[in-house]
Amino acid sequence: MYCILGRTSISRLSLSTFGRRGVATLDASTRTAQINALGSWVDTLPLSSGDNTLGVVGTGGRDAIYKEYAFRDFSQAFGFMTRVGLEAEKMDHHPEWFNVYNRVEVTLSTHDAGPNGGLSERDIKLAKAMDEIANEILERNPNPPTLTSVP
Ligand SMILES: C[C@H](O)[C@H](O)[C@H]1CNC2=NC(N)=NC(=O)C2=N1
Repeated sequence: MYCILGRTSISRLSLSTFGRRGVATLDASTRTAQINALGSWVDTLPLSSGDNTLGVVGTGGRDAIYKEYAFRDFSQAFGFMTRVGLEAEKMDHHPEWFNVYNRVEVTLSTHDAGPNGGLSERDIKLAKAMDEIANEILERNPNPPTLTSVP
């Protein structure tokens, strides 16, 4: 890293934005812009740690983003999690999530960005992939028949 960046460049970088394994968090303005561009994710950072409005995950106050997906049923929700799981493994970046029946609650944060984690480009990339997969599932088959009604 020192070789690539050189002494002058590294001295201009804020080392506090890097975590244990060197993943940089987004600076404040990029962070806001990226979250706004996603559109449907909650920025958990402004929430106080006592905030309990985000359900069972309780992500308030973390440097993270949060979203709840609602699918038609468990089959769709689990299909979503399966597809995202494979993608996450390829990216080597994994969601924190919680599933009950048709709902999937997701928190994205980069654990390698520091002791408390932090929001990085990797989270934004995974959020986009998750939204694309969810849209595909919901658009392709918004209201399929239940098994009992199939002839
Ligand atoms: C060793 C492995 O590459 C790392 O632990 C990866 C795995 N998945 C990860 N997922 C998330 N959300 N954050 C990480 O920092 C992270 N790091």
